[in-house]
Amino acid sequence: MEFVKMHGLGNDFIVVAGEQALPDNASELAIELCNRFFGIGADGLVYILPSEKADFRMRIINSDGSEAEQCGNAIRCVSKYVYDNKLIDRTDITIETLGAGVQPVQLNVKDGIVETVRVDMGEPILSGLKVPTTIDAERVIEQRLEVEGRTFTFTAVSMGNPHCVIYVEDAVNFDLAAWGPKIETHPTFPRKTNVEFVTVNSRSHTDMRVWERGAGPTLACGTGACATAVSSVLNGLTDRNVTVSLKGGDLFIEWNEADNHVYMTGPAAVVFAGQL
Ligand SMILES: N[C@H](CCC[C@H](N)C(=O)O)C(=O)O
Repeated sequence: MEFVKMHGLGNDFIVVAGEQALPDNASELAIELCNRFFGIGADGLVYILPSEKADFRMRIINSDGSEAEQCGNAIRCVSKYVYDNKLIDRTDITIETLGAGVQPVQLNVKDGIVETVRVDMGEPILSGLKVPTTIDAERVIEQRLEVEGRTFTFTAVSMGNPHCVIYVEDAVNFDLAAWGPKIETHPTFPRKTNVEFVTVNSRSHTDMRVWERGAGPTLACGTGACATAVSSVLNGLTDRNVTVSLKGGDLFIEWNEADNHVYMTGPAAVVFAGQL
């Protein structure tokens, strides 16, 4: 199996192209290959597959073997991969995902090099039961969450995958390991959840640290940055163009008022290619 190791702001993936469908053992393969000691090491295993509705289809398996509906950093990696490997000769392409359907992607290329990728991440899903949470409400904003004696308040947003956004005093130094896994698996989230701890610095800038569903603490989360921006607008804390600073770097998010779509712009990089 040929693969390329890629990352989006340090959120890293093993990218496999050329398969016609997800292999039956994709979950076991992801657990084995994503292991940072006995395998290649990554946050996820990503397959680029044919699509009847878009230029390509992307499927992503977390390092714990669970399949995710969507992955912002991986879409940017996949888009760079297909352009660099001349699987497409255009800079405007479409990628189909489980959780957001057909997504338009714009590759920003300079002197033949993909500098950044702008992805239409679609419309945020805010209905409590659709995120999903157990809360039957049109929107879940600043909802109380009891977690082993500590009370958090959260805002729920789905970008095709579930996110629990929590505002804290100092996101950069927040104890992710202490609270991330407890919230990820909290019964309020029937399909578990990604957890974003956020500090708002201005109307156009937040710090965010993420505990990802099925992957734990990652250096960046594209859908999480989108959820952070949407939540911050809903809570009246930022405007609709927000720079989200993650441990691995910055993502630029726009929640467009006219079409209600969320646009994410950021880099993608190749680390090495290999063969198993
Ligand atoms: N762990 C996530 C999928 C990867 C999302 C993240 N890496 C991104 O860039 O959006 C989930 O199970 O929903």
